[in-house]
Amino acid sequence: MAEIVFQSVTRNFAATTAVDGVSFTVPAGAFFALVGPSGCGKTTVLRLIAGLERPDAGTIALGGRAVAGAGRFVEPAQRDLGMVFQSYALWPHMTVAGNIAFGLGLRGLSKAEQRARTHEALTLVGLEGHADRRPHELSGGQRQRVALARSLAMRPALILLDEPLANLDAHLRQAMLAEFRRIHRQAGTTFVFVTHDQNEAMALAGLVAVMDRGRMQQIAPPQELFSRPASAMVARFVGQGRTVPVEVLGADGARLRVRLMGRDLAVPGSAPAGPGWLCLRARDLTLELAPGQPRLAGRVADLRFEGGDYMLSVDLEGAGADLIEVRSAAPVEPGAEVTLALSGGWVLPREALAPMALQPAFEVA
Ligand SMILES: Nc1ncnc2c1ncn2[C@@H]1O[C@H](COP(=O)(O)OP(=O)(O)OP(=O)(O)O)[C@@H](O)[C@H]1O
Repeated sequence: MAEIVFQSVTRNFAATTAVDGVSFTVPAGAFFALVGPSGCGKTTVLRLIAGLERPDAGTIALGGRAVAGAGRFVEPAQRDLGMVFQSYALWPHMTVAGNIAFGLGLRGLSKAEQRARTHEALTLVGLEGHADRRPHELSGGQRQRVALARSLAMRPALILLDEPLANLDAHLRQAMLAEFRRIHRQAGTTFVFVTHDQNEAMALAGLVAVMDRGRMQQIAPPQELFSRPASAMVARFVGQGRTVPVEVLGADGARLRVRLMGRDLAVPGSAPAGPGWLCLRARDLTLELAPGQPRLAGRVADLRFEGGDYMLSVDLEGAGADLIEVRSAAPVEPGAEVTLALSGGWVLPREALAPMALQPAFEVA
């Protein structure tokens, strides 16, 4: 198990700053996912951890050992880590057991030790009966598990996974999510996982970092990212939140008082007085009005049938916001005026956060 510490790490490619002064700590044993839109820098962070890239500035430590920065650079092979790529990269002419034992042989382990570790790793990924098959005799999911077993057999402190589920169909992905969670629990190794699919990251990882344009926007457990987004980008990226501009007036008990479309509302959140965003998802709104609940008036712009209900897109006319969404058991025609009750939501500051304000305080889930 290895803790990962990045301090003010920057990596430039010509005019592109792929990673821009990033600082974060991942506790040993965590299942850590890096997510963000294409080009945000997540693969570069993974490659910096692996030692396949060198930082232009800042320092990186793995398991308490400085591996890059300040005149120091530890080669990938000396970092005690394993990598699993979406291509699997298995030797086609070798059996499953041969593929796993190959790296162990290079390390100089005895034949008996190679056999024991290969058996242990195949058991961990649930393929103990497939040791004598060749890669072409396996399904995509099984090949993926062999690639993982090959890394696990080396018993590294850290395993890096680059979009490992990208080549699997949707059904197999679902099954592999559960497998990865189980394998991580049993192996106890730190896992770092890169994906562009936020649902996959949220389903797998105990700790998720959301990146945007080379910067860390937020690092938090999935539930916190969803319910307490630190920036408008996170609010929109995670769970397709909609953001509505509001004026934050101040605290109101445990909530914040905000002004929206001439009304004062009390909503959970964390923001100083001034311009803010109200992040709203369909589950924060209902068409059933209860006494004392904050209300919003709008006009239905569109409806679609989804998951057994109708999803209404509602225009908060005059709010200058995206269309927000609310579920309805019955259809409501476009053009109809509706009043929505607000049962949740989260208020955050309008200003982008300074990267150093994101030093995470979290626990491993
Ligand atoms: N070797 C390189 N040479 C030049 N530019 C690079 C190189 N590697 C990455 N970049 C640039 O750095 C930025 C970040 O790239 P990176 O691959 O880390 O993003 P990503 O978030 O993993 O994207 P994707 O999801 O598309 O793989 C991009 O603008 C990319 O074009």
